[in-house]
Amino acid sequence: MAKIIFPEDFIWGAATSSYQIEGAFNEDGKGESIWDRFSHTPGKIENGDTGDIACDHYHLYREDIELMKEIGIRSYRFSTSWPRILPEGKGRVNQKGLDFYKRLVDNLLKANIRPMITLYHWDLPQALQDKGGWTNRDTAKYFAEYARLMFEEFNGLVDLWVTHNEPWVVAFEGHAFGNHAPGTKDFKTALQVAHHLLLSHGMAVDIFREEDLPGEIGITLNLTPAYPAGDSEKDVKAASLLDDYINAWFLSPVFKGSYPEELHHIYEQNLGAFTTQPGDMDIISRDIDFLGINYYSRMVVRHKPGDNLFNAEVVKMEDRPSTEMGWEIYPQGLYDILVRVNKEYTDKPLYITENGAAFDDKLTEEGKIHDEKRINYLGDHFKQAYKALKDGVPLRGYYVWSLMDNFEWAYGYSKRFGLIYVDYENGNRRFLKDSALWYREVIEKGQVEA
Ligand SMILES: N#[N+]C[C@@H]1[C@@H](O)[C@H](O)[C@@H](O)[C@@H]2O[C@H]12
Repeated sequence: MAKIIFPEDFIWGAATSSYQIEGAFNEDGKGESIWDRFSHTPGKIENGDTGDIACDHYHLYREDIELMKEIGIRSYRFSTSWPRILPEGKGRVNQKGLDFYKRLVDNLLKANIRPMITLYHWDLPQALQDKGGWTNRDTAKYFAEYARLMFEEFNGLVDLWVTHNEPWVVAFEGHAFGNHAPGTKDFKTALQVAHHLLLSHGMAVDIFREEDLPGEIGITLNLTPAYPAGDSEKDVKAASLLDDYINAWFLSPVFKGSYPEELHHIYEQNLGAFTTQPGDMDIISRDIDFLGINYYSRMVVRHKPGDNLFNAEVVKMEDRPSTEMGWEIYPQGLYDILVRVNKEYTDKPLYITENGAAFDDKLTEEGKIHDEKRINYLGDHFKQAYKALKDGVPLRGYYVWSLMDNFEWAYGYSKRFGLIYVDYENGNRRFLKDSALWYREVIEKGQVEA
């Protein structure tokens, strides 16, 4: 492959989320979130870890911005904690919470780092969960009002807005499988939650347009392309249904204004209809300015009768390289999903809002972390992104997950995804990994070694 040189204005970034890095879980007037409640519930999180302190970013954000400058990232994607700003989810504003994000944004701008704010990265105010959470249609309305507050407060300071991060995970890990907060286990509830999440996205887009704000608004979806294990009709069918379950179930409403027909029918036949109202799909499919794509791996799927609504199972790719999460390393999947989204759903700009990997990182006595595997993982995925760019995909930027090691949800602190190593046991000291130094060169040169 010829030299891989990205456009000069390509947005190289890194990403985090509030609950995973901030800590200060009950400080300065912050309200409880469903993840505070979930992580404080025995048995939910590996090693009994919580986000009470996390990376202590709430107090160490200035140091973290200095590290961002050292790496040279051009943009920083982070989420704001809804309950830190609106402790009850609506009504009373916690000014100290809002002021934290004002300081963060001001310091990012001074460092010439462009903020990308994700309004919802899973930490719902517990007060709203007590009223049904995302199963309650009113939560969509409260989300839109929270968005309005943020748009107005950061008007002219922030010009990249993401409404939701990975609504599939919120709906299914949080409400069908119970692995995430709030921990319910009902598939039909997950479908109702998915609908209200999408509705709230559209409502927030309406407000963004109504306020006539500078900047762009989009949504971030976790997209995991499914490939049939064999070329039999049944394997192809099984892969297609699982692909719809994870990808099209969100892509299609946002860009086509309807749920995937066949899967919608399967759900209705087996589970009954979830509740919608006339006009919902029009709201959900409001025109957006970009799509954020989180890519980590693919699924290889084979037919398995009676196993689930899809008659499908995901094949464990034992003989393939994988990350500490057990996810197959499959860079080609990034190219495939970028091209497919551009071809089948939208010609809007795309951002890779998350891509990265957990590996067994070790801090040496010299304060080094030789994470060669992460360098190789990122380099191989950058090459696939470049290939998609050269093939005409309007890819605008790439946010590595993650800026720093952090609270990896049900895995607690056992998985390290960061470019920056966090020494949790020793005052949350930060160390740039070799991958951070490598990334700095990629950003400086705009080039990846072929
Ligand atoms: N697991 N994993 C890593 C990463 C997670 O830490 C992020 O919060 C999510 O947006 C997405 O799932 C990806």
